[in-house]
Amino acid sequence: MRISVKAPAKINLTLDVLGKRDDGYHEVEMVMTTIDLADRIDIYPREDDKITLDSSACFVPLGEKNHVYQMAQLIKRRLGIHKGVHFFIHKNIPVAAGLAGGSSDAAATIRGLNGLWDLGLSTEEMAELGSEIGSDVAFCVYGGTALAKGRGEKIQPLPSLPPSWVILAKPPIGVSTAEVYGKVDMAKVKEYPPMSCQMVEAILEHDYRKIHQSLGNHLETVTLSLHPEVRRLKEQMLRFGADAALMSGSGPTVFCLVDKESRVHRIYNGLKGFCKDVFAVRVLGDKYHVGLPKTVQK
Ligand SMILES: C[C@@](CO)(OP(=O)(O)O)[C@H](O)COP(=O)(O)OP(=O)(O)OC[C@H]1O[C@@H](n2ccc(N)nc2=O)[C@H](O)[C@@H]1O
Ligand SMILES: Nc1ncnc2c1ncn2[C@@H]1O[C@H](COP(=O)(O)OP(=O)(O)O)[C@@H](O)[C@H]1O
Repeated sequence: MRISVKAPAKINLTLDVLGKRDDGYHEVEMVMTTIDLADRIDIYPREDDKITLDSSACFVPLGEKNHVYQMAQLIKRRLGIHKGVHFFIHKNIPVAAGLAGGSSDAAATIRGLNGLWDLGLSTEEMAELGSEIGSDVAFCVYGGTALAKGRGEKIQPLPSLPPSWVILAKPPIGVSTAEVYGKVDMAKVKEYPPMSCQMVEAILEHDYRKIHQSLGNHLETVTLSLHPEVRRLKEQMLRFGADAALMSGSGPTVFCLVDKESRVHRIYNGLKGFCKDVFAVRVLGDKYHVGLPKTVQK
């Protein structure tokens, strides 16, 4: 038997850093949405009680450092499960890109094991357990569009965005989330307005123009100063016709939202001349408010 679970990437439509906390994390408000660029996790039961892992990508850790491994181990320990499992990660989401690839893989793991091992966990319970692996895992358990608060683990689902395309471009560098947060200057951040509240309004009003006007990311200036090529890519995106362009998460991926397919081709083709990793995908709708694996094959 094999269970296959889709693990979609996210983009940050907003990321407001509100302050530094005593536990070393930052208090944030973020509006995130899942997009149709996804890893696939195949899950196979094992005869023994081990956790093993393989991947189509050579640059993700295959042992205890992998978020999939960590998620499975946490479930086994916390719930006293003495069963084994093998994972194969089909990696499509660029790694260390600000797209939550590892977090989404962890979320897919808990959704998959919830089905395979008949754990009966609710979405809230999966999100709570997942957030012990990383701040973005709770959002990835819910999927769709949501406002995330706290260090990212408090999730309030929102309605879907108006149907639109997302064009993503990732320069050939990886970014450390911890390093970027570590370089945030709170005095400087206070000069930038928080955008999450306005973004929530724009989404509730289904106002595509206002969604564009509400895009914002407090981590962007940090990553842009560390990696000038991210700024250049953003400028290229605007030059090729994007209404607005923003970095996702801690970067380095930049994205734009596009509502007309004809413009998607122009921007995509233009960027392809500058950057190897360019993707044009759709924003996912409510169908990702799910707690179950996508397919079960015998
Ligand atoms: C920036 C964001 C935006 O969605 O995404 P990515 O760029 O990683 O995709 C997230 O806040 C990242 O979440 P995640 O990648 O799960 O980070 P974690 O593993 O929890 O934390 C990694 C490190 O980032 C810092 N960190 C993370 C979250 C937060 N609210 N404040 C922090 O200061 C901490 O130093 C922490 O040790
Ligand atoms: N399943 C996984 N997929 C991708 N990266 C993983 C995974 N498990 C652990 N990692 C590690 O997590 C770190 C962050 O990767 P990722 O989640 O892709 O980036 P981001 O947090 O920027 O969205 C990388 O250093 C990577 O080695």
